[in-house]
Amino acid sequence: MTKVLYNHNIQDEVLKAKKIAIIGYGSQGHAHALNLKESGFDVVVGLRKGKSWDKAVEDGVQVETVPDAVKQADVVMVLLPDERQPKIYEEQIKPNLEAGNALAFAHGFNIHFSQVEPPEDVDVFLVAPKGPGHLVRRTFEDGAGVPALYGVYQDATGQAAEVALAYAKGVGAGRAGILETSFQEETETDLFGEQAVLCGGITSLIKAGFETLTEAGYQPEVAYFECLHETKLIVDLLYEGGLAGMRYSISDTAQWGDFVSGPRVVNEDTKARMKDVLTDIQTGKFAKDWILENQANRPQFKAINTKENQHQIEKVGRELRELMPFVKQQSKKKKDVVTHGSR
Ligand SMILES: NC(=O)C1=CN([C@@H]2O[C@H](COP(=O)(O)OP(=O)(O)OC[C@H]3O[C@@H](n4cnc5c(N)ncnc54)[C@H](OP(=O)(O)O)[C@@H]3O)[C@@H](O)[C@H]2O)C=CC1
Ligand SMILES: CC[C@](O)(C(C)=O)C(=O)O
Ligand SMILES: [Mg+2]
Ligand SMILES: [Mg+2]
Repeated sequence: MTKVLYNHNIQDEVLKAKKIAIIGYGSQGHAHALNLKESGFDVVVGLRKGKSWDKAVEDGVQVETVPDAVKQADVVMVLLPDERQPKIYEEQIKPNLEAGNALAFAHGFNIHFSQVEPPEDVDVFLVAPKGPGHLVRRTFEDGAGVPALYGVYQDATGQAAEVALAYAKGVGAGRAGILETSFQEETETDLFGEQAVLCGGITSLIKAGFETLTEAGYQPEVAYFECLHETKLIVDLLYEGGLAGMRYSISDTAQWGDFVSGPRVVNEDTKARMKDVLTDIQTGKFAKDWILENQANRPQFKAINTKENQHQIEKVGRELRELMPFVKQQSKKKKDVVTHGSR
């Protein structure tokens, strides 16, 4: 079995002596900055003036412009949107990096697809939490953690892996498990997971189920509870106990339906399409299309996003969630920004 590291396996003194700049204060940025700070590390956040700047100030972290934060830091973690990283790196980060600094990422996209080309005299590593930033923060506050991958692309100082592991421990990943990876493996598996299973796969499955029921004349509210709301409750059981743990809690009727009908919906054809998705990621086609989409100011992204937000499942869901205040309670309590559509 691959070696999984936990807090007791990791020495973090090497990072305690350094200053960490977190560039960006969105989903991952706020979680890394606050978790590291509360783990006893010296953190500065690099931003432009705006919404995130105001939130970081309100949260009590030191905030500077991106160039000033990079100048002060030994470790620079880039937590900007992937598509904006190359320009901001070239104009505001690279000119302020010094030999022996470390440049870090939470996703390997820009290094793996050569959109960011760092100087040879800095360390380059990734620490990629396997979970959404708001949950990286929430689980940390609850005394738990989200697992993370770490990987070294460039080791100029001979300390890159040690610093990366200390960083992963600081964000709370050592409570859940830390695994070594490469930039290639992290980038390709992360893109595949979010497209085929976690985000693209699950939203398409939910919508298809909802549409099948409503088109057959069933009430949209019933279809929403059946296909979307209950997904969380079933996924919680999967998270806690795997497939068998979930199947322990459901009826034998449901389990029999799971066995005989699940493979009618997700089958060898679906797997063949998943392999197509993986091929597009491995060949760089997905990355090229996404980069071009951004250069054209995101026409398809915006059009699809508008259409998705108008889907009947979203309309009925908004109405039903208003009547279940407890659903939003946790995120409100933790001051997460949860909006409709994109952040
Ligand atoms: N979202 C997630 O949970 C995960 C993300 N990742 C990776 O983490 C990285 C960050 O993603 P994510 O947290 O989703 O990003 P978000 O979109 O949530 O946050 C982006 C942050 O960057 C800031 N920003 C944007 N443009 C600029 C600019 N020109 N100058 C300064 N600051 C700017 C934004 O501030 P402002 O308010 O000013 O716009 C915001 O604080 C990506 O590499 C992503 O792949 C990895 C694992 C999971
Ligand atoms: C699943 C989506 C993700 O990869 C993540 C939260 O891990 C992302 O890029 O946001
Ligand atoms: Mg991910
Ligand atoms: Mg991702």
